[in-house]
Amino acid sequence: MCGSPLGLSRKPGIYDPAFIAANQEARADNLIKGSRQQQLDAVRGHIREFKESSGVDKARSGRGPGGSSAGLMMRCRGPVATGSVVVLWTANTERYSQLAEGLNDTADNLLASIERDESEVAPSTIYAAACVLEGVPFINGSPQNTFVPGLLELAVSRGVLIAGDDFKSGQTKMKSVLVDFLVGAGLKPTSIVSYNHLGNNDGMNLSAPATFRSKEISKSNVVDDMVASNSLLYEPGEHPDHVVVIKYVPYVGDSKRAMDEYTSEIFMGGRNTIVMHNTCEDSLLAAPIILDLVLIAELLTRVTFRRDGEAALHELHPVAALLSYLTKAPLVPQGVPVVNALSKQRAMLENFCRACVGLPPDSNMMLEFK
Ligand SMILES: O=P([O-])([O-])O[C@@H]1[C@@H](O)[C@H](O)[C@@H](O)[C@H](O)[C@@H]1O
Repeated sequence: MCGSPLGLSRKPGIYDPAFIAANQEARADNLIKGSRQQQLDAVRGHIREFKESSGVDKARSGRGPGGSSAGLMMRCRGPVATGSVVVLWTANTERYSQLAEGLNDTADNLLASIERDESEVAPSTIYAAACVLEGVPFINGSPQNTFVPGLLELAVSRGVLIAGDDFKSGQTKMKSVLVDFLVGAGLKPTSIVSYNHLGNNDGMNLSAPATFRSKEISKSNVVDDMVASNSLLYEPGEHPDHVVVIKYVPYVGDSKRAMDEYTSEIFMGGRNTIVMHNTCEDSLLAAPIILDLVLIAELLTRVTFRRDGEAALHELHPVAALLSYLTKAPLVPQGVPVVNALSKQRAMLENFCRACVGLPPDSNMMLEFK
């Protein structure tokens, strides 16, 4: 947590060298000490202090916009008089934590593991648990598996919004457009090779194999649903070769360089190769995504809806799949298909906002001109 004009002083944070690269040690200079339970309690205390000192999260006033369309009745509480608290993890990428029965498989087991100070409970999971216990939305902007099954159960049972994983800032955003286009156009991507180098602290932390692995996972699964959506191009289980490489080059600093090669099979056995080179400040791509995630997450906590046939208005599912547009590896409720194609993610969000003000979804048929 850092300083803010709302009255939050620079708070100490949780540091566990077992979860991030060894090269981060020198930066860990303002720490919450103690056991995991003490750390959890400290973060909960910080959240409460912040609510108190900033004055946010007090009254909600009046009814906001609402309406009905396409078999839905939506209501949006608000406007919010004083704002509310949303916590977003934009700290180091951690390595994946192990999943084990009795450790983090249920909400009760996770909380008991924190109490026993189990070493396999990651700092980000402690922050997320603290938020859920305080009824505060938590968004994971990094790729690791913060949302272990026990945390998911805790959030769902308490109805607290969670969202993630990993900001979709550059190369992956482009991929979620390009692969959708290629597959939709009947061109069959057979090899996708994505390389990027950067020299900021994110790059330095990712230079350790275990943290890189978390990033590799979040960057790799992004093409799966688009490939699976076209059974004419791909046999069941068939995938393009997909390789992701990240290198730390201190000299380039925050200026992220991404190089991609997409090779596709086309008509009559032909080959189509697209090569891209993109240079951009990593932080400047991420910052607006952070703002959008927080603002939209807060909005979602104010929306209630009911479908035709349902008796009462109810809140959205706590796992905020609507934020998929902004994340590399969208977290969705159990059993819900993951959508990675950027245009579909955007349409979902846009049509949701239209429904909130009583407009029908945009079908793009433009029948009025036909
Ligand atoms: O969004 P994107 O360009 O696909 O992915 C990026 C990674 O490849 C990069 O290594 C990391 O430092 C960036 O923060 C970002 O996550």
